[in-house]
Amino acid sequence: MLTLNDISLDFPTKKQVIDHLSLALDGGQIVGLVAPNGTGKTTLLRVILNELQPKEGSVTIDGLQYTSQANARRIHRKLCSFPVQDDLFNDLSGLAHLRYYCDSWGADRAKLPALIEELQMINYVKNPVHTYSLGMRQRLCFAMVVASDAPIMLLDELMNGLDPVNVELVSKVLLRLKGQGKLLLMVSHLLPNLEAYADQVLFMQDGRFALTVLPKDARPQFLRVATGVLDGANEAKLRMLGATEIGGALFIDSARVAEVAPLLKKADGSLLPFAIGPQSLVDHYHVVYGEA
Ligand SMILES: Nc1ncnc2c1ncn2[C@@H]1O[C@H](COP(=O)(O)OP(=O)(O)OP(=O)(O)O)[C@@H](O)[C@H]1O
Repeated sequence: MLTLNDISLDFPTKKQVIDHLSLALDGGQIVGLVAPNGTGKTTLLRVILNELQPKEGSVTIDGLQYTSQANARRIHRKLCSFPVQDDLFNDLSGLAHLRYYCDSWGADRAKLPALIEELQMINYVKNPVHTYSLGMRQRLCFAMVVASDAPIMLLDELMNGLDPVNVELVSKVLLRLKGQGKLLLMVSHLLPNLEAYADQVLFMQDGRFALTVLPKDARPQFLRVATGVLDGANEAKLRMLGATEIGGALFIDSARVAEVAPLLKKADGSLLPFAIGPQSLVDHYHVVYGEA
């Protein structure tokens, strides 16, 4: 559905923002794009949208490339990106914005009432946008993308400014869209939220994907002990047993619990605090990008 073929892009002030990057994504999935600020996530989405042209490589969407105006128009019917709040028209209502997106992508206006209800916008959708709070605007921007009904949705920092209830509301809609076969490419810094529903999470570094994590995969369970709570000798033994340090904690395969447990005993025989679980996206983030 969406293929990036060996793409590279430089800015005059920053080289290799994207460096020979390739990717192939099918519909029916939620894909997270994660990296620290200024890495190139938005730049990559702008390449997909043809707002920036790579110096090498190409984008293919359903077999089409940006080789002519006619192709660009066809591709743009298949793609919808999350509008920035500055793109909203303050004097128009939310409903007018939704109708505009529906019509621009040739979607069915009859689906709008259900969407407005689903995103709990009934009470304000007919009011002008200048009366909306930050979170209400953000929900409207999301509803506009959903209203487009495009098969590929590019969602840059969609969850910004949403309270926990609205994060949950929006997440449910994302899962519904995924069930309809849409490809949802999400730039997000909200890792626990991505962890809950993304099918794969791509960690970007130095213009490439340094790591791909499949959050729902059966992952090995690790025993996690905070560093600094063990006495120095036992911490060294734990490292000898193969523990790795990630984000201020030592991780060791939980299959080694019999060897590890004696090292966790305090002088009174009680155990130091530890937890067992898979590595989280936050742990992976620290592995790829290091500590703050
Ligand atoms: N139009 C531009 N001209 C020059 N440099 C740019 C341009 N757009 C982005 N950059 C630079 O490219 C790098 C990547 O920017 P980008 O906005 O893609 O990062 P990001 O990963 O989306 O960051 P954030 O999480 O802060 O949104 C940054 O160093 C930025 O300064």
